[in-house]
Amino acid sequence: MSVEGAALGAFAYLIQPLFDDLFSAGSMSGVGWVALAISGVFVLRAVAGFGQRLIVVAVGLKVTTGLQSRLVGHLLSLDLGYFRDTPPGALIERVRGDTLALQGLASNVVMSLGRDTITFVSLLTVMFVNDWRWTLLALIGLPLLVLPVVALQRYIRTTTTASREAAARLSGQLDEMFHGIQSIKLNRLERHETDRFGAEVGHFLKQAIRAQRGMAANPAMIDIIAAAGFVAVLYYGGAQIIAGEKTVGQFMSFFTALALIFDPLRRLSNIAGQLQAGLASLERLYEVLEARPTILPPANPRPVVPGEIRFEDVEFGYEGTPVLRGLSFTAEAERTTAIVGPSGAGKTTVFGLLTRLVDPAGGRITLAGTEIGALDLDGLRDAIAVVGQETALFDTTIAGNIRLGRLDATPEEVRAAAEAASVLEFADALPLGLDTPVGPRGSALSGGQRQRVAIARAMLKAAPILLLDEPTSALDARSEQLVQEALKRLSAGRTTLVIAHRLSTIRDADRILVLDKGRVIEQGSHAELMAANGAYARLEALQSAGVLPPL
Ligand SMILES: Nc1ncnc2c1ncn2[C@@H]1O[C@H](COP(=O)(O)OP(=O)(O)OP(=O)(O)O)[C@@H](O)[C@H]1O
Repeated sequence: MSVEGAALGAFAYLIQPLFDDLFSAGSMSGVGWVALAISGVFVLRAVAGFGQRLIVVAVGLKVTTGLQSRLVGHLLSLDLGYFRDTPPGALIERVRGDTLALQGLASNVVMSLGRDTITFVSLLTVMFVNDWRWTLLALIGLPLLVLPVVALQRYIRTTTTASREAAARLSGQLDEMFHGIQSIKLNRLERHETDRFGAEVGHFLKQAIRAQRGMAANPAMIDIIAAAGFVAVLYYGGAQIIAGEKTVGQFMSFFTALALIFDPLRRLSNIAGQLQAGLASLERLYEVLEARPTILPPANPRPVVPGEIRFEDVEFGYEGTPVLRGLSFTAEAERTTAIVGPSGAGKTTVFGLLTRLVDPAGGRITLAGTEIGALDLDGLRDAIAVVGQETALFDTTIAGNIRLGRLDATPEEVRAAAEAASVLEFADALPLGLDTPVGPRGSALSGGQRQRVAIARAMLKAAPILLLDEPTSALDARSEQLVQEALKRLSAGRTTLVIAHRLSTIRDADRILVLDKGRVIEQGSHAELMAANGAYARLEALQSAGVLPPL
């Protein structure tokens, strides 16, 4: 850094003997020596600059990628609610865009601060040694810049923050768009979405240009001061040369240093602006790092013992809208309890509470007599296997997706789970079998195939508690029958809660809970509920007659 910075000072310094001693004396060998010295200075500068850039960029990249990993680790520890409130695109922009902005800034500032300060000082020394009056005259305007530069900082901070927010909205829109590509195509919304994106890009562009305008104003002001300095020295120094008080070599050496000093000065004046821009990104990263999960393991966690699940007067709501209103029920250990009820009754919410993705606002949820909030959180989630309505598959192979149920499972265990969930039925017909990639979010599989992979994953997990949310809704009649049999085998000896819209799939359940508006309005076995001739019996009659679609 210092070599690179000092090189320009040495270069400017060598100009004077070149003009005054060598040119006037006509010494060609002397010129050759100075040329050699100048070449040496530049080669040294090139080597030092290359090494410095490499080191600074490598360190910057290391810090940024480390920060990205830390951010992701932290994000994954946050509550589900955080992800509901912050769109995925905005989070991606923070993990990628904001850290990269910070990296650019760090590299620029470190390079500029080191190299440009040394260049500035060495050139200033050459100028002072040459003529301190000329130096003062050339740089007298600089203090005038202090106030405008300070005023600019606020502007840069606000505009950069707005531009980073606009970038996050852009990423959010792209994420939604590519996720919803099928709906876009089927509803012929390509044009509409392109226009919507265009409007957002336009907004981003406006903000980004405003931010750049602030950043570009600093060097522009330096240029104006530079011009004034040049003119003043030209007049004052020119007169001295004409009067014979100064030599052309002194003037050329000074002028070279003066011409070279404004470049590092421009970059140094930019640092404050860049810092403001970086702080805007840093602020957004801190917002993420400062977010704390509210669903935490207890200080002295109790070990998880499988057993009966009880909900006692459980209250829960989203942003003030109640979903569960005093929900009470018991799911007996090693038995199957079915939950039925109209859409929005709060059935899936029961699973969220049981797995502690959300915590209740009131009441108690116990497992084998212990409140689940007092249990070891990892142990609780290990004890539960969930097959949800939407299957989250990752862009790996079928086997890789099944193995997510238990990462240390052997290939034989994975294959056995695949067989039990009727995955082999379709996987064996594929050239790569279980090693077939499933595509992004499992897009290369059908809905029913994805569901079977999810069931295989739950089978591999072999947890004592099983939560099934409409596990066979995407299956055709034949696969459904196969999977139902597999689920029956799986749920034997496990505490199972199953949500179903088609009452025909849960007739064998040990107990059926009928949920409505966040409360249990009826419960019993299929036979008992039919005999009671209440809400369940009415729905059963309508569904079996085909009058009513499944609940
Ligand atoms: N993230 C959320 N933010 C706000 N409200 C929510 C959220 N998730 C669910 N709800 C609301 O909570 C209520 C219960 O939802 P839940 O998913 O438990 O119903 P459900 O009985 O499982 O319905 P379905 O049978 O349609 O799956 C619904 O009215 C829904 O609008």
